[in-house]
Amino acid sequence: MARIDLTDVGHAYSRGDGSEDWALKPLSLSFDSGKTYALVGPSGCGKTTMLNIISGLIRPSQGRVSFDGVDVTARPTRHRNIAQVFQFPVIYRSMSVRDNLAFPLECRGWEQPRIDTRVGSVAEALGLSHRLDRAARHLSADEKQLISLGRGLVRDDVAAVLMDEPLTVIDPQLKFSLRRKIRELSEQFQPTVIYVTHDQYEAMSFAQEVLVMRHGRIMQQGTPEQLFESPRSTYVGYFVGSPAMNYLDAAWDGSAATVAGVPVTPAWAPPVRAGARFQLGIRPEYVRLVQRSGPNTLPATLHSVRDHGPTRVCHVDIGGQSATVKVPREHPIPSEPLLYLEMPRAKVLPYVEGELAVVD
Ligand SMILES: Nc1ncnc2c1ncn2[C@@H]1O[C@H](COP(=O)(O)OP(=O)(O)OP(=O)(O)O)[C@@H](O)[C@H]1O
Repeated sequence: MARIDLTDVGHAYSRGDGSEDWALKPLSLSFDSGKTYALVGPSGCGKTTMLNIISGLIRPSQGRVSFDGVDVTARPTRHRNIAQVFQFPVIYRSMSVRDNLAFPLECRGWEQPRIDTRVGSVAEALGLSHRLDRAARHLSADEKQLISLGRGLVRDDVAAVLMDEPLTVIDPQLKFSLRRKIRELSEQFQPTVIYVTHDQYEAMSFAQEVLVMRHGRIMQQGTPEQLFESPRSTYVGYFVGSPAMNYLDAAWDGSAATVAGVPVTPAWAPPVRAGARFQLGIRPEYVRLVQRSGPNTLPATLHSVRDHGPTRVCHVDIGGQSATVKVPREHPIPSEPLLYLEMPRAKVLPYVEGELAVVD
């Protein structure tokens, strides 16, 4: 498995009228060997363009791509030694499951006993051991996609496994187990995986590192925990988490913050420029519904409660601003519409003009 470095890589597709649009703004970043990454963001943010630059399907307008320090920018896909898994299964329909998995290894001249061992362990991890002798065309869509994944992971000599929305065609009920299988396989075989998805839940539950993209830029790269605990922008706070992070317009007088005239102390004192938009962000999971006023509590009105099984989501109004509170099922919800929201100071993050305020 390889370390992949993008150095000052950017890409602009030419439009018919001769103008150009940067689908990927120039950036430099590295993917460490043996780690799992997810590229996540809304449609059109440049995820597939970045993946295709890494695979060699697109030659970037500028910059350098290297695998383990070797410049591969000019190499076509077939000379990059990567495995790819696409939205739709790519399998040999007339071959058995075993032959589908073995084929990439035979092409590389592996000895038969080594092929048998490797195919056996990948099939076992995929839960396909009992299907090895079936013709692939008789399998369900999910099982076919499992084979595509298996073919991606069966070779231990690939530089990276690149996956572009591999669960799109999968039945929603099976997505969960398939996602778990991909994660188990990644832990077992430790390939460098770059996984494209528009689904933040998929990204957060699968990858060790998540890159959140917008308009051809990386807005933040970090572990799922880092993205959840300290989103660097309101964009990331809204995009990651369900429901999204709460952002409340606030005032800052140089030493203290207020929301709708009520004091709230954030985790740290932010530098706020005069006239800049100042907001306090807190995850719905960290807000507590309480009966009476106290330090860092805001009076609120309860509007509605949505049941999400193990949790309930309360929609509240704070002086004309909406917010959500996630309440574990076993916690009571006050019957009175007027209540207080307690915001633990360490979880109240200050944002200036949409960016997490950092202290120099
Ligand atoms: N072949 C192309 N020619 C011109 N523009 C393109 C081409 N492919 C992509 N684009 C544009 O580049 C931008 C980024 O597209 P890209 O497919 O990389 O985004 P994405 O995040 O993968 O989106 P999606 O999830 O919808 O595939 C979009 O504005 C898209 O319209």
